Amino acid sequence: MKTTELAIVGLGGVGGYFGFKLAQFYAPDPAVNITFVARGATYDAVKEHGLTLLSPEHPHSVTRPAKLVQAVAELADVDVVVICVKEYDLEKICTELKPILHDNVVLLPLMNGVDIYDRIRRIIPAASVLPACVYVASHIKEKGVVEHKGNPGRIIVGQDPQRPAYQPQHVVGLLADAGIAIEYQPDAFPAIWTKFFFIASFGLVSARYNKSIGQVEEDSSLRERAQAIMQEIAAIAHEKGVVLPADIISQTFQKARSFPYHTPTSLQLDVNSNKSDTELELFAGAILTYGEALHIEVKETRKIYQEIQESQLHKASR
Ligand SMILES: NC(=O)C1=CN([C@@H]2O[C@H](COP(=O)(O)OP(=O)(O)OC[C@H]3O[C@@H](n4cnc5c(N)ncnc54)[C@H](OP(=O)(O)O)[C@@H]3O)[C@@H](O)[C@H]2O)C=CC1
Ligand SMILES: CC(C)(CO)C(=O)C(=O)O
Repeated sequence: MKTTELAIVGLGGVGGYFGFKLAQFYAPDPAVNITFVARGATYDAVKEHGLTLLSPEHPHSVTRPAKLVQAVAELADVDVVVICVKEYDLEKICTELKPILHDNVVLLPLMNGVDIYDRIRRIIPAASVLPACVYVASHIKEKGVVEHKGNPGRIIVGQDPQRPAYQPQHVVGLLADAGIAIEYQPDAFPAIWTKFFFIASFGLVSARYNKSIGQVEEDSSLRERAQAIMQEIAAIAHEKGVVLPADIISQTFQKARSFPYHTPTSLQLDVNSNKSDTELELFAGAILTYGEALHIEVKETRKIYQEIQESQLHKASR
């Protein structure tokens, strides 16, 4: 039987957590080869020390993949590519991937955002692309070291709407066998929108005030801001024909309570560490774009977007 070549692109919070599990589980198995794609200081750290995952789930916290490369162009004969980069790196990765992919490759983006599938498809028309969403609270502690807290990570993955004949059971099985909680839903878009509902609202408020999910949830004025953003997303989803549960707002606050109190959002960490790139566009930018296209007023999102941009400019000018 041919060895399955599976690559993880990006060893940050998400890629470090899921990549660790895959590399550790498949290390002794000749049927599956795991390759990590990491760049710069992350590549150097993992090459020298292996990938470290600090998580209550893994007492043996260092692993090494079968292969470690510095660029997707170095991936030879890859069968499955798990894309774990921030949205601002997505187009570059897809452009680099395109020439090396064969038609039967499966791409699995583990990212936030409701337009990831379309953005990959715009660049890569062949291959199967599995729409997915991911829940995990894990972040880069230092290059090559990822820290995970709270509940085990969880993935919901669906069928490729453009290739319904391809059934992703093999890929789902590969991840599930490695102990990853992964659920297959033929149509993953409601789950992707449900995640967006949570992360866009809590992400924007947590980033604006540099408050954790628990702090946003317990403060009535911050809850109100999150709720106003949720109402705007609900109006957009409704107009787009995305069916969300009638009690999505209360479900979302309940979901927030399932995270440890001090869990930060990834947007909060990026905005407040003064990174030059953040996923502000993935969350607020997308809501503003949909609002404009669908003639839906998104006042609260616009306001918080401007506030975050102003505070970024203010910090940059100091
Ligand atoms: N962290 C979390 O808890 C969660 C995050 N998400 C979502 O998942 C996605 C990934 O987030 P997250 O893992 O936190 O992001 P991180 O910034 O932690 O990690 C992304 C990694 O991708 C690497 N990368 C980018 N471009 C390349 C490239 N060309 N070659 C090799 N490596 C590359 C970055 O390298 P470098 O370090 O050099 O920049 C970085 O290590 C985002 O959409 C996020 O919103 C979803 C759920 C939870
Ligand atoms: C809130 C969390 C950790 C949930 O998965 C997340 O998605 C993010 O911070 O981007």
